[in-house]
Amino acid sequence: MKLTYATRRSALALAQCRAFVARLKLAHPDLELVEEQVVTTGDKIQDRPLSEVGGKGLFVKEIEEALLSNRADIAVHSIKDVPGVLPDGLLIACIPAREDARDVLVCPRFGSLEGLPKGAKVGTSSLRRMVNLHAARPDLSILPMRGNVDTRLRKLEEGEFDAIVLARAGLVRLGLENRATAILPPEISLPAVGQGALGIECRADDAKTRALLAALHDEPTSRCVAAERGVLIALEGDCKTPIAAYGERVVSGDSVSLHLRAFVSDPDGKNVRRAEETVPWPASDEAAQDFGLRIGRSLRA
Ligand SMILES: NCc1[nH]cc(CCC(=O)O)c1CC(=O)O
Repeated sequence: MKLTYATRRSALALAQCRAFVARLKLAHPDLELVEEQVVTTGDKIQDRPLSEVGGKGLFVKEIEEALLSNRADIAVHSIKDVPGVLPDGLLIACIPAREDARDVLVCPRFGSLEGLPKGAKVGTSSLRRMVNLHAARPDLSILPMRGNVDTRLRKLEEGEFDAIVLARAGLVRLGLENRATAILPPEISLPAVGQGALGIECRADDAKTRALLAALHDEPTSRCVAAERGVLIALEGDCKTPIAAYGERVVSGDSVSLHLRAFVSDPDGKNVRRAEETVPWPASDEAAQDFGLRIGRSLRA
């Protein structure tokens, strides 16, 4: 059987989709895998913060069009880039085991957040990261910075910034995790919905492909991400709303539970509302999403 996978052309997109399809090939050695590269709106607009461009799913729209028109059969996304509600006819059929969900600081000169001098320039265009940084270090100067991971590392090296904040998962997948100089724990930088996890999207009516993908699905990751995406859906988040949500599986003795932390704030980063709750491990992704929806609604109220 032949399977075509759609991917963006950034170094991270290529690295993570090729690593995923290599695992898929190990699980199903007879599969013939074909790569279809797609340029998305998010890739084309590199000069403005996405929060200004507006709209949802700027890194996935053209890829979803390739799936719906049968030019591709699967898409490997960073699930953090995928809006809460998918187009009719598509679904996330597989969520593989999560990579590290945490943010990191890349700061060759000063190392850690505490080590940064007053007024140091930190580059990020993520509203969520701005809220996190501002809460921990209101004295820092946070400046917009866009571009792929490689572009951002280059801008840091060129001296425009003293530090940048990135997802550890992206660096790991690029083999660049040694660039991180400090890990920012969730207490300092609550991760984005789905950060560190992939989501493999396909046509809902493509039963063959769904069955192939099932081999690489990770239920614990899927439950946590479903809860986080519940928060996203309840808040109808677009790129203009700072939202964070992080679910974790917690085992204590015989009991397994899901611990969810989330925040939302106004677009300007003011009025941050936080929520945190632990429930018994949900029996299904739907139950996990309902939990996230409830937390999200409590934040909206
Ligand atoms: N915003 C772009 C993006 N989308 C996914 C990742 C990293 C990988 C992941 O979170 O799974 C990144 C880069 C970053 O935030 O540093």
